Amino acid sequence: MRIGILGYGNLGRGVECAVKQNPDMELVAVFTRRNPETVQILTPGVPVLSINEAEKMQDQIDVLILCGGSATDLPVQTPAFAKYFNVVDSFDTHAKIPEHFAAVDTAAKAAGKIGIISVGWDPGMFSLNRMYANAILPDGCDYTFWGKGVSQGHSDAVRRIAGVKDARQYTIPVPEALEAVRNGQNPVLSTRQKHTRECFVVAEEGADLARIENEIKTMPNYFSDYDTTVHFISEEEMKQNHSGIPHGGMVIRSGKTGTQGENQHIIEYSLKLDSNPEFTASVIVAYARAAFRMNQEGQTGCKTVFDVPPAYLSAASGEELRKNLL
Ligand SMILES: NC(=O)C1=CN([C@@H]2O[C@H](COP(=O)(O)OP(=O)(O)OC[C@H]3O[C@@H](n4cnc5c(N)ncnc54)[C@H](OP(=O)(O)O)[C@@H]3O)[C@@H](O)[C@H]2O)C=CC1
Ligand SMILES: N[C@@H](C[C@H]1CC(C(=O)O)=NO1)C(=O)O
Repeated sequence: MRIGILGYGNLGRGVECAVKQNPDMELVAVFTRRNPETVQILTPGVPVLSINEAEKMQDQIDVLILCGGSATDLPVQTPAFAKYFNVVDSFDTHAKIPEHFAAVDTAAKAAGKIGIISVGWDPGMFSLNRMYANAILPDGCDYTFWGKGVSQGHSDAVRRIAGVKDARQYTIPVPEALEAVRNGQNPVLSTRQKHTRECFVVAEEGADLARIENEIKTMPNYFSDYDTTVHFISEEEMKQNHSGIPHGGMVIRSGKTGTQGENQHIIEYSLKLDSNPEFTASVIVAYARAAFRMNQEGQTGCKTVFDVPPAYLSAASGEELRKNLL
């Protein structure tokens, strides 16, 4: 399979690494909005090209993986490139997934292509596990906790604010909430009662710090529903204290069965990630394999992780899967 990467940041670099781990794939090109000569990638011999060159390569790429930011890049880029390629993205502005799905579906169907959106871990693997748990235990309640770790989506959203030079956002689960859930108390928790958010920001020289802090704290879909703290730091402090992008979290569902609901069951799916972007990229690359296969079968339009048969993610044949993993 011939892979293209569009947008080269943390996630783009992660996809480049993930492709190397999949012998059935090769990286054909990386596309960027910046001057290609200023973008250094890891794979010698793979061209870095302007985003404007991508359309010309539609016959040389089987799946284009979109690694832009969800806040402002993917809403434009995914529908735009679904006109020419099978695409996969990691779009994670949950409230806007329905409109993103509709835009990608229109473009992909018209072009006879497939677009799998919102791939990663949340949305993505956590979405799948929430869905499995709800289907299996309809009488119950579920919880999602993230962190403590660096949310790439929230960090990207802060970096898009005028006057911000760099940013990292840590998501922190509220200990009391996590404990109550773990104790099986089935608490009713608001968004604000489950997590707090902490931002470390490098501002441009002379930027209005009060305005930046206010824009962060009031940002809909990202921060407005959370208690958020903002720290302004130097570039040196950012490099020294916040260079990693670890993360993780869990999906927990407690459900009841039996004649009177007398038996309780707990389903838990958890992740502990040294590198949020590299893990996310590994999920995306597996779904790129599925996108290619589904399109080869004649499927088109927009899909989510709910629509992809699990076996399509694997490089192993059906026989190998039945023999080794069933
Ligand atoms: N579903 C999920 O579970 C997850 C989803 N995500 C999503 O992935 C998105 C991308 O995250 P991430 O890769 O960390 O974001 P980055 O900020 O690293 O990259 C986003 C884009 O910014 C541009 N860029 C990168 N570095 C620079 C630079 N030094 N100067 C100028 N522009 C730059 C690149 O585009 P270009 O090359 O065109 O300039 C890149 O595609 C997030 O917004 C999030 O929504 C992330 C993790 C999990
Ligand atoms: N999409 C998230 C992945 C997880 C992490 C997260 C959060 O910390 O709010 N929400 O979902 C990311 O961009 O890292």
